Amino acid sequence: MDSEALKKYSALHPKPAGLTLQYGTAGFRTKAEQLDHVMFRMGLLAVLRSKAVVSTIGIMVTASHNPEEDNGVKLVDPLGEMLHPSWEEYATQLANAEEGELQRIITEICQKAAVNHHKDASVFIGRDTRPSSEKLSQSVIDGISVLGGQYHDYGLVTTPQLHYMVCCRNTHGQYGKATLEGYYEKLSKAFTELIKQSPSSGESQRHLKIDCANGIGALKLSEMESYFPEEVLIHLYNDGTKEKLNHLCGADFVKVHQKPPRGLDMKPNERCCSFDGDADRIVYYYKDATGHFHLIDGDKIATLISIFLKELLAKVGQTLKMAVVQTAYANGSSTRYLEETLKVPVHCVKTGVKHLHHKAQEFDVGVYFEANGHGTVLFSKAAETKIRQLAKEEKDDEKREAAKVLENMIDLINQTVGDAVSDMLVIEAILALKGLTVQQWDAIYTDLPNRLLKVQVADRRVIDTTDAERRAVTPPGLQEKIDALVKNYKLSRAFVRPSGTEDVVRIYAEADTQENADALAHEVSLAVYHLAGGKGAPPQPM
Ligand SMILES: CC(=O)N[C@H]1[C@@H](OP(=O)(O)O)O[C@H](CO)[C@@H](O)[C@@H]1O
Ligand SMILES: [Mg+2]
Repeated sequence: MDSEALKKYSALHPKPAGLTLQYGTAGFRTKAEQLDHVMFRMGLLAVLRSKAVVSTIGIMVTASHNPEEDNGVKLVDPLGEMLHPSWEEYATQLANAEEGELQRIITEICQKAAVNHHKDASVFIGRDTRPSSEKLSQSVIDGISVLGGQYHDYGLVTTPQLHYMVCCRNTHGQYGKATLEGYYEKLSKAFTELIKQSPSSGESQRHLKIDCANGIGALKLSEMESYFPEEVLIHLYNDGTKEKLNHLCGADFVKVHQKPPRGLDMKPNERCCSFDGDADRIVYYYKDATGHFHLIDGDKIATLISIFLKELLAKVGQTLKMAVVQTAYANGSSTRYLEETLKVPVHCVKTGVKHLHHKAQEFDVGVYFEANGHGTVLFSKAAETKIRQLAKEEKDDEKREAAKVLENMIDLINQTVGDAVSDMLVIEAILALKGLTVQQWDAIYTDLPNRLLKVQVADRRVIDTTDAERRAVTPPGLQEKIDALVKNYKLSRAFVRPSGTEDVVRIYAEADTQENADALAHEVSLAVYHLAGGKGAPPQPM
């Protein structure tokens, strides 16, 4: 390592004095102007990681659904997964090192992680459409270059597209071609094959309105449109030409506020969906004839996909083990439907995609979704091999056809990470094949009314949780208080946890009516405020 060069270049990306940041649930995320040094240093870290695992590593510059002024960065591991937890710690150390300590910290990481300096390093870079992203990705490149790494800059891509590229590269093309064209071709071919067999529905069923959150999704969907079969009639809104990224629109806004985004005119019973700012989340919704808004969130997406896959797996007659992975935020009705009606095992894990992904890998077919619309399906290698073999060789027509559908689902699904474009095509294909309208999908089960709130406290780390974050262990008395409050309502449930992406404590409550869910959420937020060091004025009822 050329220490002089490191010193010189690092000085061009100085760390603001006193600033400490944490590699959280989704990498580093904060105001864009505080991130230049972090980007440079994550360029350094990506080189080390690449040398340590002798594979291409990805770096995505994005702050997803956060405001346009923010930005962030996350690293992508060789098969397109999130950065390994042991390296999150190194990322945090490197980001927070003072200028004079940088060299030492790098040496320490190299020792601890057995980085082989003789190996080549290769990094793929992508960025979202934020005004700050281009300059920040240039800082990433500076970091990569100073340690002698090779890089390929994909420029503007969705987060899942970058994950896909990294996986393609490290599987030497087995997963697909590591180009945007390769991505578009793979997905649209699988989709076209799938919907060939769908009963022809009227034209009105083919329209889909998409709120692109004024982000990257709009750009990439426009690029992809020429690959789609003509049955697909998508209409893009909030394409970023007029309004600000994520402002009053996008999947997070729609999910949190349970209302339609601005900038999308919705007629009764029209099928609509929203992407988030980096297009790794999607939620659907529609307005009924009385004007009432219906949200179809990640839980209902997981349910639709599970119903479809379960039927196919039964048809191919293999004993492949399927399970659904959720977090505590999953609506109680969804868990109950999956377990009791569909009879699919459900597992609850901690918030954050990496936890869901990890758990889903334990099954032949692992469906995972966060309620907010981030999710995908993982097929084990064994399951995939079996399905592809049946699709080719099976003599029984019905079994072979079912296997072919599964095979195309495998190709359509981005198995590296939740992907709004891929998920949307999966959903559209399932609705078309099953001849389901958005209302029929919504009616599979009825969501329990729920409310998500946040409370500011002096130090959110005073709250420690257990049981996949469903119970608070500290501060003393808090869980007992929550238990007592929950008892006052029917079909109720509530939990609190410190956010991994914002300086807040999140409160979730559900109950038999919206009024009760709101009241319970409010009472729990007061308990947090009083027992966990609330900041500012006490939370007000809604
Ligand atoms: C309740 C909620 O939606 N939490 C989100 C949010 O995490 P928090 O740790 O709750 O801030 O951001 C994560 C990253 O995008 C996402 O994985 C997660 O689902
Ligand atoms: Mg996102």
